[in-house]
Amino acid sequence: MIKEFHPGQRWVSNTEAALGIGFIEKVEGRHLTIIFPAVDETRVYATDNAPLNRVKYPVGEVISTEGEGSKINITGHSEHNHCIVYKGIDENGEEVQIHELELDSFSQFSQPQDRLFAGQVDKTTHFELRVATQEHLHRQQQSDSYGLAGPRIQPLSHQLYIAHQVARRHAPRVLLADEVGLGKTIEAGLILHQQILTERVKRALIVVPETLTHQWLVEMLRRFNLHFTVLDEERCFAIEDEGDEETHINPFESAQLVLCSLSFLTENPMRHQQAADAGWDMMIVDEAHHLNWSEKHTSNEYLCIESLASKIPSLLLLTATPEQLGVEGHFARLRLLDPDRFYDLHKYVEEEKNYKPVNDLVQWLQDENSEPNDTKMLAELEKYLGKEAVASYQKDYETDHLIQDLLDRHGTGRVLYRNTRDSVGGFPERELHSYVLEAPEIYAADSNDLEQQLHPENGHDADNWLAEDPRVEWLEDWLIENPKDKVLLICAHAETALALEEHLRLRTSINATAFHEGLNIIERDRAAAYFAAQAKDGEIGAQILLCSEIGSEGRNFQFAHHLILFDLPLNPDLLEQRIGRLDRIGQTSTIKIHAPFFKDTAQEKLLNWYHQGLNAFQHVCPVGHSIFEVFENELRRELITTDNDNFDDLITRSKALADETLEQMQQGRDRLLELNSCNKEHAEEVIDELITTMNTAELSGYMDAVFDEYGVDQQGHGIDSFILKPTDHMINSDFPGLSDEGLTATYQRDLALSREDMHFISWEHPMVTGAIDMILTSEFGNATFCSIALKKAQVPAGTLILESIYTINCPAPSFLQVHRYLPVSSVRVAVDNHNRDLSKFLKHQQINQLAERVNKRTTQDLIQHARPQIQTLIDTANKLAKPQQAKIIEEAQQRFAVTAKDDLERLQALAKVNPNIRAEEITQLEENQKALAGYLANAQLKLDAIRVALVTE
Ligand SMILES: Nc1ncnc2c1ncn2[C@@H]1O[C@H](COP(=O)(O)OP(=O)(O)OP(=O)(O)O)[C@@H](O)[C@H]1O
Repeated sequence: MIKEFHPGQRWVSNTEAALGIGFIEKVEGRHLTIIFPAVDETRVYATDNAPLNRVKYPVGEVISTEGEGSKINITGHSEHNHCIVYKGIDENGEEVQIHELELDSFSQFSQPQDRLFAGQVDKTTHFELRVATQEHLHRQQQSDSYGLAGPRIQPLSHQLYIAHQVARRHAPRVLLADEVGLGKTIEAGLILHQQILTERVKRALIVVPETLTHQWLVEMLRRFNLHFTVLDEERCFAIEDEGDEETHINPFESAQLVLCSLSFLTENPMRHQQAADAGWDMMIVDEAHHLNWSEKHTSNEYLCIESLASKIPSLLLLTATPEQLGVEGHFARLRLLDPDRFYDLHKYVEEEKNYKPVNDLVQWLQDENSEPNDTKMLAELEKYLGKEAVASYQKDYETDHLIQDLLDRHGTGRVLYRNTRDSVGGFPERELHSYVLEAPEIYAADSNDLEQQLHPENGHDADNWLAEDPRVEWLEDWLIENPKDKVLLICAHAETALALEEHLRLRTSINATAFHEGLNIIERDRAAAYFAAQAKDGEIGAQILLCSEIGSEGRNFQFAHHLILFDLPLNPDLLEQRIGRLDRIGQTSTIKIHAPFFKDTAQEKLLNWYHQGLNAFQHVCPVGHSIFEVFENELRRELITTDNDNFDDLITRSKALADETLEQMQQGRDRLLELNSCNKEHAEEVIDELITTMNTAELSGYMDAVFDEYGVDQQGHGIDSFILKPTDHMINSDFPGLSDEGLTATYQRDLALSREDMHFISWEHPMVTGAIDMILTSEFGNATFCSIALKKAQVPAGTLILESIYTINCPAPSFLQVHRYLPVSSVRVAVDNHNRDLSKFLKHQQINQLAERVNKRTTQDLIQHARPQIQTLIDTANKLAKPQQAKIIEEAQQRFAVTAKDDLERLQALAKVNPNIRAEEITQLEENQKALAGYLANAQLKLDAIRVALVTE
């Protein structure tokens, strides 16, 4: 039937019930604009396929009007300019007429009984599947780990703990600063995935160094089933070309999930503006140490991200080396995340000095054997959190929230998370193999230039240095002696990597490939794949990958166990970044670090400084950067002087300071970070919960039923895997996530981790969520009829029983995120026509077991005949359900009250110390909270499905 749309008419979305009831604002050509006042959203649809159903309440229905919300019992309809005018009786018993525009936008269009009375009766197995779907969805959404169980990853506690902590927040803004290779990408992916599944994030932008775009694209798809669109200039042009001249298409609005490089935004002001205009719920920025900031100079990269960050509610910054460019940059990035908390650099620096006393206080609070009346500690508590905190402590000795407040307001904040290799444990060893070589004559002239000594080949003709530099011969020998070992070589400059690669390719039979910032994305991935080939496919591939410094940042090469440092970077963080290419999750062997160097040059001294001063080769040195900052000038001088007297002393002093700083950090910042980053006990609970909610047996049983009912063909494949194919007899022409070719899948995580060609089907897989969505947003199984034989004594034959299922619906603007407090829940009521409430006596499963099919013709006759009785049953059920609605709302309000109080108190506490928090911010928060409380109070139970059963002998 062709739908006719006219301004003023009320329509409801048949895919998004939560939008409430909309009205047509205008119809222009082949498009219509509809406004949903309940959620303050406007949608534009093509008139020929708008997913809308006309709202027309039948006579006898009680409807509410907008505003004062008076109730009108409908007695008749008339039409005016294609719109409905309802006639009815109001609460005072007076006759009234209302235009449909006056209808309450929060009301629901009740469909199941309309279908039943119209003779559209579903199979009872469809009804059962619908109810089962609701129960599963409810259970999943209630689980704390919903959104974390579906990704194709090993459940590692240090990652899941962070993801679990962060993902529970509304619009989280955090710095994920795990040491190199511990899985920040995975943590960010988990958080994003969870936020998308819980519908807190719809649009996300990921900004990464250009070299990492493809890796992110693949990781998001392969591990998280998230399809990102990569935008670069070429793609933007293509998208713009698709539009006509008048419509200005913003390419950033062409997809919900967009990935682009930072340089693409910094180098193109127009693209940056378009990104800013597009509107996002979350932004992720990888390798965030590139966002340089100091009091004197703000980099373009920082400015670019800052302007986006101020508009986007949720922000994840990722860096393994948060303090790489000093405390100023670190502070500035924290400020991007939480300007209320980090507002003054100097205060922040002062605060860092107080981490030790804050940690002492935390230890005292944590220790069960602490003396509760320790006056010194109580004074400290008052100093940091005020008198109320002391009173609260003395009342019940409950310390969890005090510790959280201390960490948040005086510790590393709730924005910074950092796991270290030491805290995670289980990483392989690292070994240093150094090789002393004689510096060749051609480099002799450069002895006073430090840069030149560290990268002596710079500026020399490639043919010359390749022939003279003994590192080249050493490299060839090493490769020939170790033909079976894959090795990653890193050097400072792309030119060096390229020259070496060409040399090996032309002069030897060694398979080599280069990887640097000058290659485009495809070339780079081809090089990485060629290097990985043996590990993945049983092919030989390249033995050596020669990388420049920037080219290799963030890449995963843990399948190799050997790293050659062709030169050394003058920065401990860069050294760690290099080693981190191999020293990452998934590395199975001891990592052998090979460092050739020239005798009696800066190279030798630098190697010794790193090794003896910082122990930076064999172990991560978390204080490397701060020690480097202290000694940098002296080190630079010492590296190029020929005299060694002071150098040994410099190493001794560096080592002493490193040990001391490490000790301090362990007692101060690190302890605080550890408390924030991984509570092992809690992390295990998260994993246990995750395994319980996965419940693969239940999932496979449920999906078997779905495949059966929808006509999807399922065949066993190997142990634990199966093949799915579409068939000609499917209910719908499409099944979510199933293409014409079909797919191979497994419910087993371990198998999915080793077999990337298989889909990992979990409760969170798009096929499952798509199926759940398809069932619950359609009419599938929402009205059915059956007969049941119950023992006479209990319910006599001829009795009509109604089983009705309600879901809670609470239309509200999406930014308020009401669903945080009001997860989907359903209410079941069973009544009979003797006015008895059978909800407890007659369980859903019982009816399932007893239900008998009644043929279609008889069903329709019986329904027509019993229509008044069925209507009365529905009215009775609605009345019985009402108190449950009040209970659900009350529980939601209680849940809301707790977080609302915490959020407000935190902002008020921060406002006392931070002059940048304006009174309006607090007022805004209060107003939002008030609005949210109002929407919650308006939540309504909506009749979702009904089953009428006729009792037989
Ligand atoms: N839970 C996991 N299951 C399977 N593989 C994982 C998991 N966590 C991390 N990995 C793998 O370990 C490697 C390192 O992870 P990732 O790239 O997320 O680390 P990172 O901390 O972002 O590294 P970098 O500091 O270099 O940017 C990747 O190959 C990733 O796929």
